[in-house]
Amino acid sequence: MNTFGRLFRVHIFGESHGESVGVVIDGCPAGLTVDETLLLPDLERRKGGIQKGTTPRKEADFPLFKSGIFNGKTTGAPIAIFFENQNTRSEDYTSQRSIPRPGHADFVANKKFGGYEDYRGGGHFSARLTTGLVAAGSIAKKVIGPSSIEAQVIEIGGESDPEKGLQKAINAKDSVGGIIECRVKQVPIGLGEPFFDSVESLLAHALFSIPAVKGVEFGSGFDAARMFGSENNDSIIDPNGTTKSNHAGGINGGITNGNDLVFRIAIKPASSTPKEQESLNWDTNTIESFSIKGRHDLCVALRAPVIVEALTAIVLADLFLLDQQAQRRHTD
Ligand SMILES: Cc1cc2nc3c(=O)[nH]c(=O)nc-3n(C[C@H](O)[C@H](O)[C@H](O)COP(=O)(O)O)c2cc1C
Ligand SMILES: C=C(O[C@@H]1CC(C(=O)O)=C[C@@H](OP(=O)(O)O)[C@H]1O)C(=O)O
Repeated sequence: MNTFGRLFRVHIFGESHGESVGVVIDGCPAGLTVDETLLLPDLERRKGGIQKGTTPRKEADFPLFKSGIFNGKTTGAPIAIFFENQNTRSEDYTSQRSIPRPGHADFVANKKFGGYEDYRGGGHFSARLTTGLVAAGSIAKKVIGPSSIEAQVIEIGGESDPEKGLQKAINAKDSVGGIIECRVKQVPIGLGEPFFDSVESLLAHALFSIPAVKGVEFGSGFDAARMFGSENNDSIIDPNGTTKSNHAGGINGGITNGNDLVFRIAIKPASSTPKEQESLNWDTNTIESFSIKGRHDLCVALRAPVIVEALTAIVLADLFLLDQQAQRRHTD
């Protein structure tokens, strides 16, 4: 449902225009230094209204620690972090209510929850919920110690120059998608399991929870299908398992092989585009032309790298803790 992970468990809550959004993290080891200064740099990267092409809705996104931290250190008890929603404009959604936005969750939310859903700002489906995930990610990054995660935009609107891709959207008065590449360095060998808990399976599970993510490929991904085996194989060049190339993206048999983890994420254009669209008015049962008024990201991918890092850190933190537990059992 709204929980992910087995030992490092993350539970998100809130709605875009409700009182707050946030996260509860259970299973975080005690003794880690966690305070606002740890979280703020990542939260800043996720904020709207800073970069060109992002939503003009500005929120303080200041983390309010409600439990699990004492004298600046994690206590081992669940960590609850709230973020207040202070800059909502719900009337944009009252006027749009008759036409569920094509590409957003309005229609399915209504069918699934029988009209009781909070539709304001996309409610519980909104990317606003990723605030808590980013906070959990900053803590998870500590848990995974020397491993370092870096995600960046490598393509916007089909252009390798993000500025140019964004300009296309501005000129067309439409939204655009993008591609993000994520690289994790210093990954120990042996995380993950064959089959269902392969590192690819767990990362894909987490990454597809990010709203608007439509594709994930590891290493050479779909290009591998167009290569000869001898081209795609990564020659092992030392006893640590270092490979000459990294078409596998650091994973063989579902298990980390000690090389960099590398994957790319395809992000669709925001459905709430200023461009005129046609869709069903479910009050009148007619197809109508409309254009969405409101504060939206022209390119969702611009704010997504830190969210991708967060989900990656959450998955790896869980795998690190599982690995430690497994090793402890082995030596007992
Ligand atoms: C950082 C971020 C910002 C987003 N901003 C918007 C937005 O301003 N307007 C919009 O319509 N969708 C936005 N989205 C995408 C919607 O939340 C998403 O399309 C919707 O919840 C439906 O989910 P789906 O696209 O995965 O089917 C954003 C997504 C992310 C990750
Ligand atoms: C508020 C955030 O982004 C929002 C994500 C979002 C969506 O549909 O996902 C739609 C917009 O919501 P609203 O119409 O309420 O401004 C964005 O502004 C945020 O990320 O913190």
